[in-house]
Amino acid sequence: MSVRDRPVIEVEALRMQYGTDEVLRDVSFEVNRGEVLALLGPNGAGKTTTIEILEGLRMRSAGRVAVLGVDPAHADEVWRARVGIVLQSWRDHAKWRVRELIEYQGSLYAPYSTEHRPRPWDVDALLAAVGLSAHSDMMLKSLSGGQRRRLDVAIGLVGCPELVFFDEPTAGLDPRARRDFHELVRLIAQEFDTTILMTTHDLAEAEQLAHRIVILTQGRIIADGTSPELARQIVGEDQVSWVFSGERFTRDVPDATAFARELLLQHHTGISELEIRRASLEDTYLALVQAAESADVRANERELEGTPR
Ligand SMILES: Nc1ncnc2c1ncn2[C@@H]1O[C@H](COP(=O)(O)OP(=O)(O)OP(=O)(O)O)[C@@H](O)[C@H]1O
Repeated sequence: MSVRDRPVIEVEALRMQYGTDEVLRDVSFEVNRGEVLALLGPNGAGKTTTIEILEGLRMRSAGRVAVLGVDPAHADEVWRARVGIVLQSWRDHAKWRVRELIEYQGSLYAPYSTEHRPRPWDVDALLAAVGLSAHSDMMLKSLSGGQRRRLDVAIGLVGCPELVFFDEPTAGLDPRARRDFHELVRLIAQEFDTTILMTTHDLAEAEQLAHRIVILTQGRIIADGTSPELARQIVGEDQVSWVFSGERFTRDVPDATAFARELLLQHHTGISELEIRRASLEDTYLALVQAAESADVRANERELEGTPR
């Protein structure tokens, strides 16, 4: 396999313990070049821990991890220049001005510029892309929470990274800023072939942006696939409704297209107001997480009763 074909992120049997608490158990997944992967899960599921291990900011307890072909625990500055990081919260000196800080951060990447990937990103273009052009001379201490978040995104991207980690990038952003961010993600994934691993609690955002979804609960992966693939794991979540002889009917069905076809074949002239509501990623997510949590509760009960699994 050539370097370009190799997955950008490879995680195999990853484990993490804080003291005696096991917060990641046997986590394995891959992310390919140019792919946008959303890592979803309830609070405390282990998403930030996973991302921080991949960023090289946290040591794992066990397992194999390769990011851009390198173990992040032993990566050097050339590797760091290829990776962009947007943490959940970040602080810089309050007296920096927006443009100054981006220029300074960008200058750190200049030695790693290549013909294929010139570094850093042009500051004016980047300010415009994150919607901070009008605030470029403001001191950090005067920025609102959402403006600070846009700056976090700019700092994560200023080195034109091949891989970006976004940890809840749109938390606190207004709807317009959120939409701008979505456009930016599409731009860097499509135009620059950037690989993106993001966490979010906004399931509509994940559905719109991510090529693939990984769901983590209590440190375990319970689902990995595209949004429609995950939806197919939930039986009976599509909803079909129609009016027949003046009366409205509604059914939950596994395959709405097949059901609607059959319905029209049988009563083609009598059917009106036919509507199909597909399971959203939110429906799928809630069903999968609930099923996994119920299975965990049952396993714990069996363990307490001392019965073998
Ligand atoms: N430094 C630490 N020491 C001990 N336990 C920790 C530490 N950091 C995280 N944890 C625990 O590890 C588990 C996973 O936390 P993590 O922050 O990775 O979750 P998350 O999925 O990112 O949650 P959220 O959606 O709330 O950001 C939680 O139970 C948390 O309490």
